Amino acid sequence: MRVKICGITRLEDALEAERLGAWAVGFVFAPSKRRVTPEQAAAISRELGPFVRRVGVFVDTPPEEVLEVVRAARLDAVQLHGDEPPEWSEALRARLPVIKAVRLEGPPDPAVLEYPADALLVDGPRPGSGEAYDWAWLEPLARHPRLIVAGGLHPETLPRLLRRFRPYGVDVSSGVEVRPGVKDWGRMAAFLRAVRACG
Ligand SMILES: O=C(O)c1ccccc1NCC(=O)[C@H](O)[C@H](O)COP(=O)(O)O
Repeated sequence: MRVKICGITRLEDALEAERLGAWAVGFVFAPSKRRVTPEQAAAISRELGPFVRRVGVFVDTPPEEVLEVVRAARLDAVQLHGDEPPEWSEALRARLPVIKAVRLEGPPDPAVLEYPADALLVDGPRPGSGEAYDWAWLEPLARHPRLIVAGGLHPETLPRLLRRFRPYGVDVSSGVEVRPGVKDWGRMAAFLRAVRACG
């Protein structure tokens, strides 16, 4: 089980996520209370060790612009969180892994399983809001070999999700924060402990 801590804006939070055993940290480059510049992300990226993945979150940004940020911020993977055409993902996949994020406002269209990407991230209706959704909507997507579940997760609800589904990974932002962009280290630790406890 892999954990991504998203919405990182501070070096100390990134280092703590790494120390606690997170597989990845996420930087939001789209309009958000957690938005960072490529320079801010680069300053954090260069202090992290080799085994933690730096993921950039983008919304409807053309591939050439995404790749400029990838270079500047030293990213290892990108997460496409908007309505990007499949060709944009294909163009990016030639250079680095792509995670396609889908917002769930109801039962998903199974066509999302066909989107060309290296992993599928299922998020709540308003990304980064901490808003949850009906987990029954995940059922048709559960067969995806690299399903990442996000959206309103927190240490208290995670065990129930993990008993029901065995996703490739989970992603959290609000559920481990003091306020947007500032992580709560105790809650990050509890989140990672909950994942380990579920094997
Ligand atoms: O976090 C944001 O503000 C954001 C804004 C625009 C696009 C994506 C954004 N977040 C990216 C994410 O990976 C997930 O939405 C997040 O980890 C799940 O959020 P939460 O429900 O707050 O745990």
